[in-house]
Amino acid sequence: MSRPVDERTRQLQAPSTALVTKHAEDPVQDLANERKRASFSSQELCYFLNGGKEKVERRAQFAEVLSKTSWASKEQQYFHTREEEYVHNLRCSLGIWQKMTSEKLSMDDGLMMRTLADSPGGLELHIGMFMPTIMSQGDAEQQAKWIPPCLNLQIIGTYAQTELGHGTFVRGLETTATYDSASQEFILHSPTLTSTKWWPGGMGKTATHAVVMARLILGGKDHGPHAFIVQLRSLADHMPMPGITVGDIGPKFGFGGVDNGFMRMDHVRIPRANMMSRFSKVTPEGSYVPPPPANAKASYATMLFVRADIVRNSGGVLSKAATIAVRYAAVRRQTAPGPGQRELQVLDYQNVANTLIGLVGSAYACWFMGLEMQARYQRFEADRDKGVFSDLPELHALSSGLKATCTGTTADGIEAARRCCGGHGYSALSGLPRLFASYVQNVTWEGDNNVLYLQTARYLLKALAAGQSGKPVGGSAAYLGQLQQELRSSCSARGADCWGNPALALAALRHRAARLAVSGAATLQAASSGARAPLKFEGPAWNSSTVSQIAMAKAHTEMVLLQTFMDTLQQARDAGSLSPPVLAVLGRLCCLFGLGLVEAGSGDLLEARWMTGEQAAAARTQHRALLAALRPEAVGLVDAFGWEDYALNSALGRQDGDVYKALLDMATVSPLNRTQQGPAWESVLKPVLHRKPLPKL
Ligand SMILES: CCCCCCCCCCCCCCCCCCCCCC(=O)SCCNC(=O)CCNC(=O)[C@H](O)C(C)(C)COP(=O)(O)OP(=O)(O)OC[C@H]1O[C@@H](n2cnc3c(N)ncnc32)[C@H](O)[C@@H]1OP(=O)(O)O
Ligand SMILES: Cc1cc2nc3c(=O)[nH]c(=O)nc-3n(C[C@H](O)[C@H](O)[C@H](O)COP(=O)(O)OP(=O)(O)OC[C@H]3O[C@@H](n4cnc5c(N)ncnc54)[C@H](O)[C@@H]3O)c2cc1C
Repeated sequence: MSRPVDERTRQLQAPSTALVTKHAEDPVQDLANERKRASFSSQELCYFLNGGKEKVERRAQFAEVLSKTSWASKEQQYFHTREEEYVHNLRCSLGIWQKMTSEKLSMDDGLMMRTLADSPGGLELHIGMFMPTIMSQGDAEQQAKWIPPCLNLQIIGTYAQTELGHGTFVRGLETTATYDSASQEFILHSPTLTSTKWWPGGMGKTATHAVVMARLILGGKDHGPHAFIVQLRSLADHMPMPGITVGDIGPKFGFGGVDNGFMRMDHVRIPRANMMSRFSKVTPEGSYVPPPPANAKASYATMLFVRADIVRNSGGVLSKAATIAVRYAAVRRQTAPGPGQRELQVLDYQNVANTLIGLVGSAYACWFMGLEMQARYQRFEADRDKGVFSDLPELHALSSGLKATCTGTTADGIEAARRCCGGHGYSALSGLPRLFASYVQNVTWEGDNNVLYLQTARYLLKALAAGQSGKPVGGSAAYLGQLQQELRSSCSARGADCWGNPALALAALRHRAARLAVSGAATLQAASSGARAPLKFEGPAWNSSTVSQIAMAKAHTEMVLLQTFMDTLQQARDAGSLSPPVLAVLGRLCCLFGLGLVEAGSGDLLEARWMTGEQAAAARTQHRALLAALRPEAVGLVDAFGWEDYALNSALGRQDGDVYKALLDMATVSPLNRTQQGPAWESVLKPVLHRKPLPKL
């Protein structure tokens, strides 16, 4: 969809290209030099991170093909209007889908192409929530009926849970599904303004169907929210079905390619078979068959799946931001240290290195956490299919808290990376503003981060109470089952070198998490007028202790992140799947990541007297030493993520470092540059400038 550039503009571009070539030699050379400085093979690490050589090569092939395919082109990505972005991204998702079907490609391939094209559109919720809900909450018959047309794109679905009045508080949803036993139908209705469905992705203009979360009403009795499939639009002409009012909710902070929508229903009738019936059912006569107690929260399973996926995705997104900013900081030169000397690469300033190499560490931590979270979710699915739900509470607590920590880290990290790129980071052509705007909603959707931390806190407080009453505590909260031992522990560091072992940072984070759990419980108890039990997770006492509860949950998840980073390296060491140089550099990065968390949480550790001021200072000394040791590895570490230029679409993050030429080249396709005079000349500028006779200048 590239726009024509007028002839004058084309001519003017030619000499500028020649100019750029002269100045571009330095950045290109700088990046090449940086690659030589790394002590390890970034290719070996790339294969490890991305599931092997074959997958990396396959992804590169897809990137090559997509970059040359019109529906996946990114040439205009930063210049689209909202309407163009919507159409382009939808075309792109459909293109990927059709390519998958016609070439019989796997879902893994589809996921790869979706990640590379990075053009979220009207199909996101169809793939991400509509089909998963049918798969996890529909019975065998419902799956057989709905999944084939979904896969053939004969219907396109979305997930309609949130309403104008309620997103967080699912139990407060107002939409009703009242059963009419005479016709064996449910009557779906939006009884109030605030019951209007609001936000579902793809609902605005794309979806034909939706999974609608509505209160099940049987014989006047309210059984709370359940999932129903409702047809929104005619399959013949895409017009709204009778009783349905539907549309786009308007412009957002970013994510313009997705048509988030609103929808109201006026007594819309659907067959009984459209209620998702794997766990709870309604008989033809209108009796309710509840889910077995073990699966009481089964209807929340889709949220679990998506939260696990959000954790997986966070490392990928943060690694993109880190790649762009590290490569740019390695070629950007600013301020000569002395007369006649070359200006320094900005990555050589400790403050820049601290931010960026810190982000690289966080990106690796989130990446490894994402792989582990996916594996855990898959184990849960296998158990669930056998009727085993014992891991659900731990998985819910972990996926909630980690969704919050990983998305918070990633959203803040993209902005920190952008700031490290100075003025050019503010240009859309850097890729960072769009990355931020289309990512930051992850801290809100699929459960606001604070609300999700409170779910983790609830689990931890229950684990603490269980441990205190002598019951066994397993899983990630096992340390709360040995509370006294944990509270008696103290820092063993004798100098900065001791902090070079990440096990010490892990001990610090575990102690901090335990202390914060105790203080969270004490705050709640104090607010409950000293009553210890039963624990109540709503009401005034709970509400006046949520700052402590959130701090506790965040500390727990930070400990889990470091533990997972360390476990991943240990497993690779045991399996011999990484060479010593790669293990050495990742070991230092892991330690740096842990020490960054210790430094950020040092107030809690000093307050708890777990460590002394001298030990805290020694941790800082070790952190700065690691920063200096990792500085030459920075470009190698981001290269290892394996992002192709097509995936990044960034003038600053290019693999060859030719950033200034790229900025100029990309700017020339701006629609404002289509003519020399610009779009305002005739109608706006000329009348003003020509009001009086032309001045003699
Ligand atoms: C292109 C081609 C491609 C090719 C192919 C490529 C293939 C690609 C394939 C991959 C593509 C992927 C793409 C993804 C994109 C998706 C985008 C996402 C968009 C986001 C959408 C949304 O944004 S969609 C709405 C989400 N909206 C929420 O997220 C509401 C939050 N609000 C709550 O989530 C609850 O409302 C809240 C607060 C818990 C309280 O709920 P409540 O009051 O009922 O519950 P209580 O707090 O009372 O808790 C009572 C007991 O339930 C337990 N429990 C609670 N939740 C539980 C749960 N989930 N699981 C288990 N247990 C749970 C709890 O632990 C307690 O347990 P216990 O009693 O034992 O302690
Ligand atoms: C881009 C985008 C896409 C979305 N897509 C979909 C979709 O496809 N389908 C869908 O159904 N929904 C979708 N949503 C909705 C999303 O899931 C909700 O916005 C989200 O769950 C937060 O709920 P809320 O908006 O009601 O926030 P609120 O609950 O109103 O939150 C406001 C503030 O109150 C705080 N708060 C609220 N409750 C509590 C509590 N109990 N304890 C402590 N603090 C609390 C929160 O921390 C927050 O700071 C989407 C949202 C966005 C932004």
